[in-house]
Amino acid sequence: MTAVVETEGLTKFYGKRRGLEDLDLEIRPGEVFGYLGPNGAGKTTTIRLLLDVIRPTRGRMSVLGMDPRDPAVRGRIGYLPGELALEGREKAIDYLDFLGRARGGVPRDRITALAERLDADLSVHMGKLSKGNKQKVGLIQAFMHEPEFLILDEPTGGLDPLVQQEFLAMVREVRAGGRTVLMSSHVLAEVEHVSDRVGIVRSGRLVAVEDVAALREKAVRRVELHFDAPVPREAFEDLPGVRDLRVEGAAVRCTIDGRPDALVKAAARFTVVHLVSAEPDLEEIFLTYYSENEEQEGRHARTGVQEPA
Ligand SMILES: Nc1ncnc2c1ncn2[C@@H]1O[C@H](COP(=O)(O)OP(=O)(O)OP(=O)(O)O)[C@@H](O)[C@H]1O
Repeated sequence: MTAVVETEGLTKFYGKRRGLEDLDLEIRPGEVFGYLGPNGAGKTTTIRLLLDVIRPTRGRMSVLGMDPRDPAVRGRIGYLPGELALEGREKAIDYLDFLGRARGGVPRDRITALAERLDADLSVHMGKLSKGNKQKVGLIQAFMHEPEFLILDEPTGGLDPLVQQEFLAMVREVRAGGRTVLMSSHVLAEVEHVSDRVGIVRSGRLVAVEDVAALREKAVRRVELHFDAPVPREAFEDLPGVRDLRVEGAAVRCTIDGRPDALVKAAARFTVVHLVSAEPDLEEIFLTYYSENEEQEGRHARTGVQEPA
């Protein structure tokens, strides 16, 4: 199947300032791709390149199998910009109706259904929308024509937790329908529960692309087992993936690196009365990437070695 996004050596310099360098990225049909990075990392630059709002310094890319310069691509994409410029005296609903007509006709009840889900007030004049309502109007216009590919730049900013949950449900529905989503964020927690894969961009470079399920499987998690009677330490020693083992009377505490299968089978020989397993902390893993990178940069700075330009 053709990739929804494919870039090769995609690079953008703003004068001498690096916005993005040598991006090789593939986004597959039907996936939710989380694009993560701190402020100034290059997320918005990537998105603007894909939408042909800005042009690359070098490199190549295709979006939905087409050149982003082809005007036919734009209509197949839903886009939520990071900074929305919504102004004027028009009511939000009239603005959305207008956009809907421009996109070949979006039924009014689809707009109002989205507004209800997000608890958006569309009777307000555009210039008077609160930050949260502005974001909701932005989301409605991105979703309403049911595009094949949704590009959402920092979509959850300004939304309260309940609305965020509803938004995430909308993203899952898009995926269930076989459509594709690229969403950027500087917080992993915002995207990890909906993303199939995440890419981390830092200082204009893509430093990692990870499968979220695989990451979760690889992640270290703490486990605590309580039995109805004391258990022998030998029963839990040297099990694959079990580390930091502590056996204290009827309690076993350890960390699991990978699958918990061996531990579960060992425990099944006794009577388990209580089991606690903490959700793996993906943020921790990601912070490791960041800090490794920072260390490298620090080393470069100390030795005077520069990254290749
Ligand atoms: N129009 C521009 N002119 C000059 N430099 C720019 C311009 N737009 C972006 N940059 C620079 O390019 C780099 C990447 O910026 P970009 O906006 O893509 O980051 P980002 O990851 O989207 O961050 P944020 O979360 O703050 O939007 C930054 O160093 C930024 O200062």
